[in-house]
Amino acid sequence: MYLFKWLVLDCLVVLLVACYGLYRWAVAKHDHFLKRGVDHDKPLPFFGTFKNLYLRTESHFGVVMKQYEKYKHKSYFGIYEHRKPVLVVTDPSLIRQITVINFDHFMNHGDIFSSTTIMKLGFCMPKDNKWKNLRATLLPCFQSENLRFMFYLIEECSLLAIHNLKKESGFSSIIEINIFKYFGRFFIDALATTTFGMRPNSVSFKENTFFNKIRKAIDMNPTIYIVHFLYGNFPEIMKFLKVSLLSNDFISYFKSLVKEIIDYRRKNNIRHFDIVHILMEREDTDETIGGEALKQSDPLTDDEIVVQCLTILMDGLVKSTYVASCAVYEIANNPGVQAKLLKEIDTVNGKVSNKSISYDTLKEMDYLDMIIYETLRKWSIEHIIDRVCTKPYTLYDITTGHSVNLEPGETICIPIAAFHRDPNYFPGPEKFNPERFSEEKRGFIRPYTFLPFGVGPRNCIGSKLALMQIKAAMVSLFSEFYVESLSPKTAKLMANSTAFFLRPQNNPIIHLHSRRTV
Ligand code: HEM
Repeated sequence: MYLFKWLVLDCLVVLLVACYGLYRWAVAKHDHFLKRGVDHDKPLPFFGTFKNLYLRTESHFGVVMKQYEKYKHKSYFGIYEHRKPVLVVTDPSLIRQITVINFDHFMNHGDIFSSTTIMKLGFCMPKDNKWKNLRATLLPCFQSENLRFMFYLIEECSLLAIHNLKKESGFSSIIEINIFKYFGRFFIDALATTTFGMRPNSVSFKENTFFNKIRKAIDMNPTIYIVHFLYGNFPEIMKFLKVSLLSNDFISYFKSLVKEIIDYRRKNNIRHFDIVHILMEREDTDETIGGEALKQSDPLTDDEIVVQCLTILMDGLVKSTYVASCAVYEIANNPGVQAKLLKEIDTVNGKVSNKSISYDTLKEMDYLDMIIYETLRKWSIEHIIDRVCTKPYTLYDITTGHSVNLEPGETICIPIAAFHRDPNYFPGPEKFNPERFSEEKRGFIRPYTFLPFGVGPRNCIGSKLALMQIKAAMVSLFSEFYVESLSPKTAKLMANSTAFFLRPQNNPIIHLHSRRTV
């Protein structure tokens, strides 16, 4: 009995020491900003600045936005992602220094979970020269000339989507749709066909394995909070355990699908113009980074091609669906905007005999561009971007004379959605006002405050493809229908305070009215 008591006591002591050790480890870097005289809120062990995210009372965007509001009068401030200090830069001129002028000091992104996009599997993570070479290999996929060649694939998807929508509703003059679901199906088809030549026909609303697998893979469920928390605190263990938000089942399904396509093309000498084709053939690019010509990496292995396809599909799908859906929802709630858009579409369509959209007619739609830019401003799906310091650097706050030394490995965050909603840069930020991006007014937007696709040599490589697909999807929809919000109750598209990313609070249901009956 005596021995047992000592054993219990020993275990208790060991447990206490272990807990204390874990606590010391969790807060070891929490004096980082205190030592450097950088403003910040006191972090909590394990949670850093993001307690409310895990209590699910605030989104990731909400937490960053609140911090930004508190400290935006400074050029930079500190937050803690769990244990890790992250310097948030709020002065646009410093952003230019970091992302453009001194890009060679900040070439890399952080690890997968330091940024909020979960899909950055293939391309965003490589560092230094590996990233440069890969970017050189991928760039031709997104050059205007190649996008023009691919356009017919998007056009076919758009026509099919509208046809199926009408058929599904029994050719009714009013159709009720959940706009996120509609565009989700459209972009799965558009991206699958432009990336690896597959036509899953998700827009037919019929069940298909590809659509179901993708939908399941991107379904955000509460596990994202657990995985994010564990990654934030124990990144090495999570990497060692190869924990991913995409299931192994999905990854092996996708891998065998794309590999089959590659093998079939090789065996039968098939040339189908899409991104897989460009990656298999590889061309040279004229692009440079910091004046240095880009060199392509050795030929991509089939596995690497699969990973790039997966990144393009997932990244493009989530973001393009979100942007197109928010745009339609805003249009439904702003009749003046809708009237101008319909007029523009009719004028441009009127110029072509067969009224079909083309790469060139899309370019003429300036007002549609303004609508999409305003949507990207108000509903920035990527609400922060990051850069990791690779060479020692000193950042000066010219307003206070304060400076901070950055060491290799330290992370910088640029709060793009907070800029987009800052009334100093965009007056009346809650108002959906495409005129901000008119030819006369866009010159007044302060440089480096509108960054929906990021900035500098590491900006979004898929922006042209995304804009082309979103525009094509919207023109085909608005050529046939005008839209209306279902009820005033759902009319206000509010930011969801408990979702992980910046998301609307409600699931927008839209009425489509056939324009042929008016
Ligand atoms: C509306 C849709 C989209 C938005 C708002 C968007 C936004 C962004 C942003 C903000 C970044 C970070 C840039 C930076 O750090 O400076 C990024 C990077 C990236 N995006 Fe997009 N994106 C979109 C669509 C796409 C599409 C369709 C693709 C694929 C074809 C894509 C592929 C990528 C890749 C590969 C990167 C990493 C680039 C690099 O590290 O060099 N994105 N995107």
